[in-house]
Amino acid sequence: MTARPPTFPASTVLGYPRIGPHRELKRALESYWDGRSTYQDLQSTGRRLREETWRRLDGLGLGALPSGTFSLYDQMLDTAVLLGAVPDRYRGGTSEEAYFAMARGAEGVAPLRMTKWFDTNYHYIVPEIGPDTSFRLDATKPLSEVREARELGLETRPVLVGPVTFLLLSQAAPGAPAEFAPLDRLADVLGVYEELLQELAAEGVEWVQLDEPALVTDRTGVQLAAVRTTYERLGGLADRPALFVASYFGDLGDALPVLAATPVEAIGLDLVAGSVPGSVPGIGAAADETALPGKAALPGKAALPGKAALPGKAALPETTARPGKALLAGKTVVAGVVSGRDVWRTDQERALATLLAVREQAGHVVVSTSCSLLHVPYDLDLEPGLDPDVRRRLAFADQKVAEVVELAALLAATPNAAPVGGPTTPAAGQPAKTNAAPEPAKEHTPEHTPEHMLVRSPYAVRAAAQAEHLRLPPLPVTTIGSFPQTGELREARAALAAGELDEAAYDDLVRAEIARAVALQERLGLDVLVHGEPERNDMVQYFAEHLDGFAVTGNGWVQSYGSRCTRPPILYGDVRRPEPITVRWAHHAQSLTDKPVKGMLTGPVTIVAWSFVRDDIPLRDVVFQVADAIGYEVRDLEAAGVTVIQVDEPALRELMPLRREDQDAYLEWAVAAYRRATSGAGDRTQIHTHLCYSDADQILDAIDALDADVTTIESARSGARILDEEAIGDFERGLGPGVYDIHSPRVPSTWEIEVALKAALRVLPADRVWVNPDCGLKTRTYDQVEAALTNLVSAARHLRGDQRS
Ligand SMILES: Nc1nc2c(c(=O)[nH]1)N[C@@H](CNc1ccc(C(=O)N[C@@H](CCC(=O)N[C@@H](CCC(=O)N[C@@H](CCC(=O)O)C(=O)O)C(=O)O)C(=O)O)cc1)CN2
Ligand code: MET
Ligand SMILES: [Zn+2]
Repeated sequence: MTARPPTFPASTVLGYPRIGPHRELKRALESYWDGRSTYQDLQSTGRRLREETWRRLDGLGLGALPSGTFSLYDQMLDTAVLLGAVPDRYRGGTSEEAYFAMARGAEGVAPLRMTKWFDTNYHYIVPEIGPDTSFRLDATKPLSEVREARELGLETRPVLVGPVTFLLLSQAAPGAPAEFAPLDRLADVLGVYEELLQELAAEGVEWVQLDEPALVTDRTGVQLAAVRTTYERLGGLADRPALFVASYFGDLGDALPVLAATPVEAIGLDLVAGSVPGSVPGIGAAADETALPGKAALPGKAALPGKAALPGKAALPETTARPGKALLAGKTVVAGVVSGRDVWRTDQERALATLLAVREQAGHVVVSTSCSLLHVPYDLDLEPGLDPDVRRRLAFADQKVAEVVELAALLAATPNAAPVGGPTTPAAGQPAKTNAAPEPAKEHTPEHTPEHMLVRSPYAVRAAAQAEHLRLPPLPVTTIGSFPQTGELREARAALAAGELDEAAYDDLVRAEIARAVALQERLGLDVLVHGEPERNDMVQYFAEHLDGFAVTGNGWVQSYGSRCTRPPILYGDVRRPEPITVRWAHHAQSLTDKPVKGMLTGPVTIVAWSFVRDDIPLRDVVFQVADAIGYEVRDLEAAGVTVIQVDEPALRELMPLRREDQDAYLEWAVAAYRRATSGAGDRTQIHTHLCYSDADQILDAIDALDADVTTIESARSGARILDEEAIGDFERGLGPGVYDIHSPRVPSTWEIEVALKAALRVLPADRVWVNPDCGLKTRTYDQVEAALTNLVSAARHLRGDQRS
């Protein structure tokens, strides 16, 4: 760094959505993958989306524009490519072939693992780093984006995944010695980052953003030392841009003093999920007994004294570093006061007070979002259909950018040491911006749980009753719920919404699709069937559309992985189930076959985790309200003669607080919510649950505590780790380790399915092992599904023969 760092403009955002306001990138990707268009077409869509983004941000008055937040698939994958960390088995073709082979697999080669990005519903590709990985800079992407923006007359700040987060989130390459960790390669990786920073400096780039969200989770002394090494080394470089290290999704904790002691010029703090360093949470903000907006919505932050069972967050834990004022004195603090994780408008007064508290400590304050806006939809103006009372409380990405810009102006206009809330508070006189729900929840509070919803008979009793009743073979074969969502179904749903198709015609189509799925499963010989979920646009949105207290959007798409998106519902009020939701479809499916058909529900934690949630009451209370609604559905399904009911909880792990100290309390109420939803079922009713992307090995006790009779789980793409665990031997109930990865178009061979099943049979008795894919089949085609399920059934039949002999 040369003498004085350039001044950081007054406002910025850490990142912005990239799928396109109308999912242009999704369509371009899928068209390219299907061979309907070329890579050049895909690139030109990308270029157009980047241009629109920069022009939009600039037009909204944002001070500093990010670049590099665009990706054709994922930013961790981009970083692996940037560093040249492409495993040999993906090389050989063009660079784009290698890129998409890592993301999606290719002929004869499985994709890299994919997993959750912290506690979000975004999924990243897990890079593989081994002792022999050779790193080599490929700066094409960051450099070309800086140049592209320049052609539009705009300067940008390249955004990169930081070296520590990159290595901590990577996995050891297959064959690496057991004691090897990707972080062992830090020195080599830093060499590449140094080279990159020098190239960017030569290009005239003033600031670079290095994202280090991994620093908000618990870090060991060795890892903190890696942080120090990294930023002393990069900071000590002679010719480099100014360095902005961004943290998000929580407090930096012990990493803050370490980072602050390095020469980096700017530090980004998430002041929505975290708090102003050295202050009690909510300093300058309302430190009162009501939930703190923006805080309660995040896992583990919902706790309020005496309300939710989450201790330790209402007061700053003793162990958290409380840096003295001097710590940030020479630094620019990029203050994330506008949430990038929710869709609520920012309480301007409170945000300004937080900014003033930061300004007391920092050399210079920049107003920003708490994290990238990747996790929220583009623009509220694309939702004309929203109820005006709900809409008033909302801000999507573009509205949040405007809030950042406005706050920066207010901050500039507010003199130092202004009394908070006093006459100089510019918001005075304006209506208070609040996202508080119109009225607090009264009825569906935890105290009102009907007794019968809490306890079931012991597993052994239930297992005997179910065995008697269901009469299933050993190694029963089933699927996770969804069958392919055909274009015809999607078009019909769009036509129904547009009023071009009547409900009766739509229902006929759904019934026909159910019949098709049931007939296929019967023909292939599955043991426990599903109806295929053709009536659902999404496993969460569908329930939200049938429950009170939720609003849904028409176009509020948020990227989940690659080209796949969801429209997270907006949970704004008390949740109630006005009438049965799934019973008629389940009933119809069961009427078509003598085999049991699973009733299929989404669990309370997952419905909440994949929605934007009101933050005026504790998260736990919201989840319990949803649990009660699902509980009524369980009992109605049972009353309608459904004997196997699956309640999915794929987001159980995702909603878990990032810090260890908060996790047990969360798991306790999350499990309680699940049991509240399912424990109304009688002994003969077999309750299944399903989890995916869960790092299930880390939460086995909680999964056990769900007390489901059968748990189907993702294990194919995470290397069957769960079966390596000795702990699984203590798992008492039925388990279906997913034997193949449904996210890849690849059809698994009978042989590889048998290998996976044999691994399960080494640790579990045959009467408790289920045979199933690792997740729902909705993203696949019928051809792929038929081929895969045929092999699944042959593998099970073959092993059943083995078992008997
Ligand atoms: N909420 C949620 N989170 C999740 C999962 C999940 O299933 N749901 N699964 C895990 C992995 N994540 C996933 C996320 C999305 C999808 C997915 O398939 N999404 C679909 C959209 C699903 C949907 O909402 N479909 C709607 C709208 C479909 C559509 O595109 N309609 C067209 C019009 C119809 C046409 O001509 O095709 C349009 O709007 O333009 C429907 O079926 O009704 C997609 O991106 O393609 C899969 C997995 C973890 N997180
Ligand atoms: C992301 S978990 C998916 C579970 C759901 N029942 C399905 O099969 O699609
Ligand atoms: Zn799943």
